[in-house]
Amino acid sequence: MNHKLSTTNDDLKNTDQSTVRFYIETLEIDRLSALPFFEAGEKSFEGMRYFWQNREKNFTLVGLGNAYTIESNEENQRYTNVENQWKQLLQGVDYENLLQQPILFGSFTFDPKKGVSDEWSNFSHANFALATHQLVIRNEKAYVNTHIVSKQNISEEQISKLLAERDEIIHQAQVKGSKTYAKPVVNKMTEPFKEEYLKSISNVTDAIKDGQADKVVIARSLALRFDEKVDPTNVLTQVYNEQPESYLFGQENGENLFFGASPERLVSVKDGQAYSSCIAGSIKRGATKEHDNALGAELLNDAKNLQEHQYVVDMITSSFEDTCSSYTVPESPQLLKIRDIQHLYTPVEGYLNDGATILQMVEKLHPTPALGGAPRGKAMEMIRQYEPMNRGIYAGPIGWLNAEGDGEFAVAIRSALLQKDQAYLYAGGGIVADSEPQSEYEETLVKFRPMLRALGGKLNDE
Ligand SMILES: C=C(O[C@H]1C=CC=C(C(=O)O)[C@@H]1O)C(=O)O
Repeated sequence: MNHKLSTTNDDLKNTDQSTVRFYIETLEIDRLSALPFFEAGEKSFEGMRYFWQNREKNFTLVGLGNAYTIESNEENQRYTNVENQWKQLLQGVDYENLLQQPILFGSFTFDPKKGVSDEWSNFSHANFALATHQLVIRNEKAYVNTHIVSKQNISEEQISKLLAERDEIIHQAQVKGSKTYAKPVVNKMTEPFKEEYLKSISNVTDAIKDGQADKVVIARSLALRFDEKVDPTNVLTQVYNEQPESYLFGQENGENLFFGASPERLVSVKDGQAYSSCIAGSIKRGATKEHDNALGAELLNDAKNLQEHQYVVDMITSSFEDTCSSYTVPESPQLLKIRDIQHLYTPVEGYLNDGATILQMVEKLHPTPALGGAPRGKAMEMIRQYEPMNRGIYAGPIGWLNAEGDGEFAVAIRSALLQKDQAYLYAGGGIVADSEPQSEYEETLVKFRPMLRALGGKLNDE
């Protein structure tokens, strides 16, 4: 282990204009695994941890504790509020000389206009944190940043206490390593709004036939009960082992863990380049390679799915048109195959205009027609009217940004909310004029599978 850099800054102004102090120290370590680090933070930081891994598996993030939180419930200002507070916090901090920059991690709810229901009552419409201890694993190296943000002077004693805590957590993570966990035991699974869901599909297809919208994504939920409180590290370990080809994420908030394994990138920004993906249109995997290829070919030629997909491509392309000096979009979709499902997939990339930021891109892109519909405003109204649940963070943007403005957000689908001995799982699908309630219902079952498996649950056909 070797200590690299520490910096203290007394010139910061926070929102109420009082001076805040910002202390950062980065430690570079040769070997440190993410989930053992997450677990080692349980004693001091349970309820204030997060986990993130990108699809390519070359960037992993774990946060323990909240050195600084940024929340917003302002319907139309939440992205700018987060952006402004983050910039304000970093003003004057010489982060460029740090081996590892401070990172802000968090999520936005799907729709602040829907209101918050019981299961989501702990969450704001924007929930972000700079971790007290932030682990970044990239290029096969691990970095632990320790952050203190305080209105008072930061004492030497405070710093050494926190660094001792950091060293203890690292030690525990290294000596204990990755645990093997037994799957949680589900004792009850219910579908709270099955009839309402089926009815909503008929209502929405009628409204689409009536010309009120072109496409609307409708979701539903499953509820699970367990014999006992389920350990968040267990759940994240199951997802980590079972869903290697997806974005993996977990965000604690008090007694809640929102977690998932999403195939879908909303946007990533690196050195002024932006990358997004259009993912919409789905079919199951085949048991044999031949059957799987035949299903894939069917999807690539299916008019309904191609149409659902095209709404997403058109909308994401027009966002890139507005924010980029140049961009590329392939002419036709390809297949994205993940464990339980195959999707139509079109990657989009471009060079951002000067001054355009990742949170501006998130605001522009969310929700794409893969999660909302087309046209956006009308589809959102119909989701508010017909969908029999509150999505909370499901289908919202989740991810991170650093001090220089690079970052990445996934669309938080294939996700669930764990609350001690209960969990809620969410899945939806694109509805167009000729959608059938029963086949949409079956498609959502496939989309529940990743979370159900991680939580020890099963569908009837397994
Ligand atoms: C809404 C979900 O998936 C979206 C993303 C990919 C494919 C979709 C589809 O084919 O319907 C959905 O638009 C979900 O997984 O809950």
